[in-house]
Amino acid sequence: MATRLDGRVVSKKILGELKQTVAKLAQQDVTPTLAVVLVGSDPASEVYVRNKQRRAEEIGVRSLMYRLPEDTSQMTLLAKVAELNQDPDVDAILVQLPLPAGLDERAVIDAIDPNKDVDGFSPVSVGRLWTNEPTVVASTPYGIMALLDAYDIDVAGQRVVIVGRSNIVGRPLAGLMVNHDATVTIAHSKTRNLKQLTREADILVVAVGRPHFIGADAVKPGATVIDVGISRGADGKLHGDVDDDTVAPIAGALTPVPGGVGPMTIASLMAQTVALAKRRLHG
Ligand SMILES: Nc1nc2c(c(=O)[nH]1)N[C@@H](CN(C=O)c1ccc(C(=O)N[C@@H](CCC(=O)O)C(=O)O)cc1)CN2
Ligand SMILES: [Mg+2]
Repeated sequence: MATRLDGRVVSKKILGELKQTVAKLAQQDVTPTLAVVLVGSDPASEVYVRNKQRRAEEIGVRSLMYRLPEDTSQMTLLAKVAELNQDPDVDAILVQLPLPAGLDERAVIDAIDPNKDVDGFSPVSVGRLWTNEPTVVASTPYGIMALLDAYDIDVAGQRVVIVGRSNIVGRPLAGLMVNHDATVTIAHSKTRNLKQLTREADILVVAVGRPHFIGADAVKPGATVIDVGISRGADGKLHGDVDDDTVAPIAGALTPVPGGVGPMTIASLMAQTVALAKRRLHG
């Protein structure tokens, strides 16, 4: 049976360490401050944003919440971003995605000051990632690397297959994996012979948002399987992209959904908020 890569346990430990770091920063009059912008009321986004605020509060990070109505104009949203860019008390800015239809996501991301872009989505951050320079990186990929590290799963020299090429998960994770000496393939909806490819993976990461998309026949026995997908089924329960009933008996290690990658994403967001705040001390 696969080792369960428990994101709840690992994230709790990381958050505990961050709490101590934040307490030390307070002695130097620095309170890490995260500004979260939520446009509209997508129910999943509401949950994620609430969890972010909760975790921030637990560790002493100040979180400023800006709720804008569903029909917010591009101009209003850009003005809010510009205001936060200018605010010297704000270390980190996050615009919750997806944005309501009609808003230009790329233009909004591009408007965030790269020095406050805690999601690592700005072109500057992405460029730094792919040139292997120190940078903020997207929270989910950062969290996946931290989870693997916590279980001493070394990616160097390993064959990594990432299914999904999003800007939030697949692409930045590929950059991080390459920077850690993994051999990486990104697969997507146009990939031919997907199963043949995924069966070659020592580490298989699935981020497509299709419940139970990957079954045991797509996994090499003993492989590490990272399930990034979260879908709510008709039964009201959360499901990953991996069919855990059939994959758990053959995989070497597997993340549960919920309780795997999700909690790591939020802990990583906090870690990078604190890292941005530390720049106030060092410039
Ligand atoms: N600006 C951003 N938008 C989005 C990001 C992001 O990193 N930055 N990622 C996702 C959503 N996301 C964070 O925003 C996120 C998703 C899931 C979880 C999580 O903890 N999931 C739990 C289950 C929670 C539940 O009950 O639904 C788990 O897997 O255990 C945290 C953050 C898209 N948008
Ligand atoms: Mg399931």
